[in-house]
Amino acid sequence: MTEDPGIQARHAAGLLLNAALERRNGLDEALSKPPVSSLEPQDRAFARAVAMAALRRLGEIDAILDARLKRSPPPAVRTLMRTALAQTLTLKTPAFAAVSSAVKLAERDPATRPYKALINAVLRGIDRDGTGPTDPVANFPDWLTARWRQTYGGAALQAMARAASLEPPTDLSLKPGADAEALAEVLEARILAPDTLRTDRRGDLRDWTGFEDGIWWVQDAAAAVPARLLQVRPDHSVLDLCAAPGGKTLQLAATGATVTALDRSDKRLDRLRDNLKRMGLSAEVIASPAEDWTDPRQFDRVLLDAPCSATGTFRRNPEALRATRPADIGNLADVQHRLLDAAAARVVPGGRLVYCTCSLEREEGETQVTAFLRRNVAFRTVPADPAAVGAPVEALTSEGWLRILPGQWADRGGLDGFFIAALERVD
Ligand SMILES: C[S@@+](CC[C@H](N)C(=O)[O-])C[C@H]1O[C@@H](n2cnc3c(N)ncnc32)[C@H](O)[C@@H]1O
Repeated sequence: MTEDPGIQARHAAGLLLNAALERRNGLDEALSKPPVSSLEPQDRAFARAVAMAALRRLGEIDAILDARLKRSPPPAVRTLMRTALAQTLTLKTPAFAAVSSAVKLAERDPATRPYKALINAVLRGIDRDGTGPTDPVANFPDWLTARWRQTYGGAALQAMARAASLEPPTDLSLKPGADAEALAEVLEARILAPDTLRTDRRGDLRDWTGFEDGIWWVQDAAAAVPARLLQVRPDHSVLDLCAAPGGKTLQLAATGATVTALDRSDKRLDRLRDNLKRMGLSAEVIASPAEDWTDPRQFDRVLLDAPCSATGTFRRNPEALRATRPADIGNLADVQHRLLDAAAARVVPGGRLVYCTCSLEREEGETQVTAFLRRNVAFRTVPADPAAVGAPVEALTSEGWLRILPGQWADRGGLDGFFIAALERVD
């Protein structure tokens, strides 16, 4: 069937949105399978942008729709309205184009055909009258809103919600020796830290200056902080215990230290190997669960960037919030507990361990490290200096750890949420 590519792309956007809402990694899986994978690259990119825009503002979009609907329509009808509103609210698609595409899509399917007039009336009504006031906090699932309000307070929650509704900039970590000022000019970027640039550019970054030459890699400004806290010197041996896809391994290898990068997923390590190659950096790469690795070596520096709920990455992965269930947090905390003990056993006396997660949940951060320090008396906290490691000053906790929230650095475009603690083995 030959069909307008714009219609196919919007249909794909609905598939992507629902895949993201149904299951963890659903969006990525749906992107790599037909019919989405068989779209032309620009249509696929548009479909993804629409799905991401809908995910970012789902609570607001549903509130706007519900204010005009007498009863909830079938899910397929809601999907068409959600993706149409995402286009007009965020992507600035003209309303006539978004509405007429939604109506055409409704016509294709016997399940949605009877609702064509409703879709048309609701969407045109919103275009005519405006959306009315909306609250970005509605974009968070209720159980996370309740948690975060209690943990961080109302003002921080609002700041996080504002950050969540915006498409984030792209941050680039620079290889040592790169000319930050010259690159910043070409890439229309600002210099956030001596080795981090931030740009609002969009599009395929493989075409950007410096990609092919291995001068930079993509890494959120917050994700670049843990490796800096390790304070690696060229004569150090360093173990990156959950390394793939390797953003932090690249930072560690770029110091000139001898780096071992381990991860349980060989498939994800392939991306790390590709990244090392592109950047012209080297590390020993090992595929193994950290707990089962029988190699007896200990290291001067150990990084544990543990698997986590990833709730702090909602700016880039809004689907992470939908896919996470309350029970996941306890299960992940058990894994982190085991990995922290495995990591501690790898640190030489006098050496340093940095533990981090891109989660906003205390169970995966503060509570984890408090319990670790209780059962590992040979370790103590090395208080962080946020300014020295490119973190917001307000991220510093009374214990000397960093709790980076996505609403911080709002004037600079925000950053991902992270918990980071530097620990030293004293004997
Ligand atoms: C947060 S990601 C790491 C991101 C990486 N440090 C970076 O900067 O690109 C967590 C990683 O832990 C790995 N992982 C999960 N359980 C593990 C285990 N028991 N042993 C080793 N790696 C594990 C996952 O495969 C995943 O790649």
